[in-house]
Amino acid sequence: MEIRTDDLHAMLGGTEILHGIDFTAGDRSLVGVIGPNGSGKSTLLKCIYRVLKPSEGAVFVDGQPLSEYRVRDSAKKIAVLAQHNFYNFEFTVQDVVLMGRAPHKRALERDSAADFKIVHEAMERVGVASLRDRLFSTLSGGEQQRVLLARALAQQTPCLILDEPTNHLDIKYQLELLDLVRSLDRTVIAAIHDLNIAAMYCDTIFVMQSGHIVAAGAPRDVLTRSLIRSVYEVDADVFTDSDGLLRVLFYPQSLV
Ligand SMILES: Nc1ncnc2c1ncn2[C@@H]1O[C@H](COP(=O)(O)OP(=O)(O)OP(=O)(O)O)[C@@H](O)[C@H]1O
Repeated sequence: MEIRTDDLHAMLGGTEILHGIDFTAGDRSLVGVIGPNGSGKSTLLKCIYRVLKPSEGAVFVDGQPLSEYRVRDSAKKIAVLAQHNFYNFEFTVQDVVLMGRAPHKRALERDSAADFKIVHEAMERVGVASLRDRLFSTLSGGEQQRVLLARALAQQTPCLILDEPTNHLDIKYQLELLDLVRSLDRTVIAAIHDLNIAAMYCDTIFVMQSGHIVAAGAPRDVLTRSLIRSVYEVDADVFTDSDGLLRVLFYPQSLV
């Protein structure tokens, strides 16, 4: 599934935050959105997952304006692992993952054996099946993050949006999450802070700065020393290691 935005503008609190974003995530590609704090990554993703209405421009899903989809139908297309999920209620892990099945059901329709199978598989896939009966609110931040990924997987959508998905995860689970996401064969759009993770896993990277896209392309073409300097205001070396992986090495500001 292809996601595209055309001249997307968005306002928050009376201020324009996105100033005309042209963005494309090709079918089954893993697209990273990077940029400094406050550059507009989450705001762009929110327009795509429909929490925020653009003030101008539009989001297209396989060429059709997202605004023309019923909310329920777009929830069958796009699942989200958002940055801040505040759960004050007492649901078990399994209940939380079952919520991913909601767009596929009619109001008050009971969960079927097929739903439980999908939910179980999703929990197995992200390694939280053993937490099934635990209360979500009692889990660690990283465990909660994985449960929310399981919920998004259980939604069985062709597109997945991940807003800083590795937040709270230790390095093993960061790599596992990205490996898993890579293997899904779905369109994935992820806001990513870690430039090495973005370099290793993304097909395409869009770089945001002050509500604009300032660069886009393959990691090797985008993640240059000069771009990192101009966007993040830090010094870095970018090189290909002996395994052929693109690596970014940062220097403490005090040492340069
Ligand atoms: N409700 C709001 N009212 C006014 N400004 C807002 C509001 N929400 C967000 N902003 C501003 O919009 C800008 C973009 O925020 P956004 O969360 O999209 O950035 P981000 O790139 O995802 O940042 P981060 O890396 O810190 O998560 C920021 O300057 C933020 O302060």
